[in-house]
Amino acid sequence: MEEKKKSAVSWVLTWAGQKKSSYVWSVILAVINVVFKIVPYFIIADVVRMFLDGDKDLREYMVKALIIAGSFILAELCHSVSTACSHKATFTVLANIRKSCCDKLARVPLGYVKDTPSGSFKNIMVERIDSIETTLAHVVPEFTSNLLAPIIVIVYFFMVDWRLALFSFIPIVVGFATYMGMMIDFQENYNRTVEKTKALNDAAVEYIDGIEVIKAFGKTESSYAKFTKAAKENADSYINWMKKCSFFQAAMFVITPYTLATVLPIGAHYVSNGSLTTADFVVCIILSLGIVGPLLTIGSYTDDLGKLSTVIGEVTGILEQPELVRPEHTKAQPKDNGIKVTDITFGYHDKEILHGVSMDIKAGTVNAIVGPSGSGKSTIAKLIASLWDVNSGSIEIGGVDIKDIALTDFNDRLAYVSQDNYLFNETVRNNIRQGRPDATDAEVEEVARKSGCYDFIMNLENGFDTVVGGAGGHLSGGERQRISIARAMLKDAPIVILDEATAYTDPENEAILQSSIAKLVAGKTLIVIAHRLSTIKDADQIFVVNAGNVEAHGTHEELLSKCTLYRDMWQAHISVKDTAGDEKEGE
Ligand SMILES: Nc1ncnc2c1ncn2[C@@H]1O[C@H](COP(=O)(O)OP(=O)(O)OP(=O)(O)O)[C@@H](O)[C@H]1O
Repeated sequence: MEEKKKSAVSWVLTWAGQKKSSYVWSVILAVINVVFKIVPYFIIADVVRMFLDGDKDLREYMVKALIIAGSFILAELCHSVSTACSHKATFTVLANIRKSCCDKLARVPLGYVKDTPSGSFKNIMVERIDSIETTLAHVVPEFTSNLLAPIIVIVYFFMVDWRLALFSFIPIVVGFATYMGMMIDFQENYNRTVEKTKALNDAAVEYIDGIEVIKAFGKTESSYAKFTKAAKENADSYINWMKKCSFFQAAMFVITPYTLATVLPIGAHYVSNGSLTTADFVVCIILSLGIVGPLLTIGSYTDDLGKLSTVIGEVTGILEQPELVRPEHTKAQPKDNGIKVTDITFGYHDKEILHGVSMDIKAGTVNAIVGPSGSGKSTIAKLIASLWDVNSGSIEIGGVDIKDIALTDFNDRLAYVSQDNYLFNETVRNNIRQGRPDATDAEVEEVARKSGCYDFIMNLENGFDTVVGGAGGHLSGGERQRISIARAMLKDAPIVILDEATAYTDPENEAILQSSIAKLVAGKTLIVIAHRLSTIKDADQIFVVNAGNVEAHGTHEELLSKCTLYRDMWQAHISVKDTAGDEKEGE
């Protein structure tokens, strides 16, 4: 909560971690660089005075020229090392920002991640974070030197002739005031371009993700109309902004450097009325030219700093998302692996989906959740799996509220196979091994055998070393499903939730898969969500969910006699099976 008040600078320093000292060195070297940059101005002022005083000692001029050259070399050396230090710290900052975002996404409720287009996360975590690299790496050394150098020159300018120093400010102030015209709606314009870029990313990701559907429906131009529109709007947002900025920018770059517009005529007037020596006049001309360059560089950083704060705002927008409320350490150890769901209500957004669901699941039993499509079966499973938090009511494991169990302990206790069966674009072996990262190859192969996927894996091009493609795209739905079951089984957690785990399986393989699952989960607390009632009719307890409520529970026989909905579902299931059987026979 405290983090909410953090400024952009303190966020950057937090992310810099151990490399904070590199930023400190970068500033120290930038200050030394300024000193070496300033030295030539003092020497040139001296040279002008010597020359006008008629000093003809060539050796002295040579020494001064060498000191100036040495100063330039040392200034450049300090600048290079300072920039290297800040780059070192900056790359640590970028890596830590990305790591914090990944950590955070694993701790927020699933809903936040699912409700945000994946293109937006990708955009923030890759491109947007990349876009601040130059600013972060250069702003520390260059802002320091470009701010400090003109300040010292200005102080010296005031010492030589304070009146001309003041007059030299007129073009600078007018130039920067013009520039501010561009900054008035900077944030608004910048935010618009950020939004349009995100929309473009989302449209691109959606187009790629949906390419199979697009091809299947023979859509061409109309399918990428959303992308084309997003691309056009993105381009327009930049072009319009640039149009608005160009006048102010040009005006600033014309007016600001023209300090001579005041220094030359007014200085000449002072020389003619005897209040300024010719030598000091020449020095003032040099100084007035010297202050402008660094100030213009600082000016060019103002919009970079605006962009930096927007990107940090986007990142902290992710980092400050409320997390699932879980303690760091489990408050009390569950006495067993029984699950008690008490009067839970839940809605993904405003609409309530579950309206007071209660379930009592004994440790080591097989339980099924059945019900019509959309009745809330998967939602109950996801709440038990702690992917979301309930709105009211409680879920306990072994007598301990899951909100009092640390996420790591909870994850050790429960394995969840969702309907999505997401596989990473890695080898089959590594996908299964995600269930238990320290599992040996032999253990991975053993669990694959037990979950009935060994044979098809061995038939793949490179067996267990076959890369499965993005989201497991090189495999069939059923193959993906069996690998995700093997992955969950390798975890060997005492509570297993299978959401439609056999949905893709054909009737012949279904029996094999069911018996492998039965062996693998023996003695564990099992919750199965199934549409095919024949697969769960032997369960110890079946919960019939209808429109967000548990309508009845009991064994298959009990439900057949007391629950009309279950009876109807069973009848429908049996008749479908019969029809399928008849059709098979008739073939
Ligand atoms: N991420 C989500 N955001 C908003 N609403 C959702 C989300 N997921 C599910 N719902 C809605 O919640 C309700 C219950 O969905 P749920 O997936 O739990 O049903 P189900 O019984 O498992 O359905 P099925 O058997 O078809 O898988 C549905 O009306 C669904 O549209």
